[in-house]
Amino acid sequence: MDGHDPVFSVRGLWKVFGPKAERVPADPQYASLSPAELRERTGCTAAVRDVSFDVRRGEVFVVMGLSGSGKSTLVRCLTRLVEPTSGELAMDGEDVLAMDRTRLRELRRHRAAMVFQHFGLLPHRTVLDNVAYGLEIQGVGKAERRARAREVVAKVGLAGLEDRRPNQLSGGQQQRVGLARALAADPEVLLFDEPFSALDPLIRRDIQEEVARLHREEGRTMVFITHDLAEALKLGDRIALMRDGAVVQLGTPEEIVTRPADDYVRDFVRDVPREQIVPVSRAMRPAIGDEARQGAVLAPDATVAEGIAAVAREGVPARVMADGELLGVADHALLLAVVAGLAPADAGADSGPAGGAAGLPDAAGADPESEQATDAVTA
Ligand SMILES: Nc1ncnc2c1ncn2[C@@H]1O[C@H](COP(=O)(O)OP(=O)(O)OP(=O)(O)O)[C@@H](O)[C@H]1O
Repeated sequence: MDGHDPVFSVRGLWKVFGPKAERVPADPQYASLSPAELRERTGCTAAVRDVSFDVRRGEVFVVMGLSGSGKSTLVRCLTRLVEPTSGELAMDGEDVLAMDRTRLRELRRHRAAMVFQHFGLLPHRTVLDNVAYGLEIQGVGKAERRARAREVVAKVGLAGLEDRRPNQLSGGQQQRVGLARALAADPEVLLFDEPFSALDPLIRRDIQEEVARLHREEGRTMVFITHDLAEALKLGDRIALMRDGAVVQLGTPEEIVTRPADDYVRDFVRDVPREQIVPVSRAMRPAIGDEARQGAVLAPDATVAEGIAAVAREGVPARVMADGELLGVADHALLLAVVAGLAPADAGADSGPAGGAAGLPDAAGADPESEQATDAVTA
């Protein structure tokens, strides 16, 4: 991932619906109004309000927020399925707002494919032909498109079902066909608009895992809309949390959960079990004496929940190791401090003679990534 070479770069983006929409971003008098006041004074809705962020190459970028917060409008603006009212928007450094129709069509077909909640499958076509359809409109020859379609159908776990029609598939399987169709074009970015919200919870978990696996295997950049916090935390490398058209916080799941930007975000994440989000590397201290030679071994990105299980099982602090090197140990006090929502430095005196977490990255950590992550916040 390279923060200096974003896939999408968005600056000061607005989408206003309503009469004479352009006047709203242009006039600070309107731009600063609350949604209700704006509607009353102008008849306009600012669905996206002065939003800036980068989508980094290879990341899963989640856009999260309650219904009506502007998620779909924002993501549709990225490929101009919705025309932005003002602002700047680039993909791979190219000005998207300056693209002509042909270039835009190419962008949508080849570079940024959308997976919709309603899969839009063609009912009279087989799974294979539905997947090949995107390639057909790209002008790919029949033999090649069927071969490629067969490959992606297998990739999303539908091998053997190539000849079925959509009405012979479950909702989850239909969603996989929609996913395969988007993948068949081998786009640089996949954009997902609440793709799983119509699925029942078990199928939903399956397909979430499928997407996570695909991402691990291919490293393709993904932008994912959801109103479901658990889904956002599970899939997102970074999450942009929207409210009333603005991004109120942009950060990693850990940052959003441990350092909410305001009371709104705090309220949103209040019930999230921190131990399942925070990595054990946030609950470490230097090893003392025998600790370097005993105890369970965990990777730095293991969760605090896994750390707790390891310490409970072994009865001694767990060792956090990467590439054979000991990074530190996690003891019960430091691990429980995460559960209790305390900074590691507050973890109490029984963390050993080294005085707890002295010298360790604290919960408000100085992670260089996180500095960048907050760059793009628009309040
Ligand atoms: N075509 C439109 N004309 C007028 N207002 C619109 C239009 N599309 C969206 N809006 C308004 O813009 C705001 C943001 O809508 P949007 O659909 O982007 O939100 P969302 O977060 O994706 O919601 P949901 O989760 O319900 O899909 C809402 O107030 C909505 O009513």
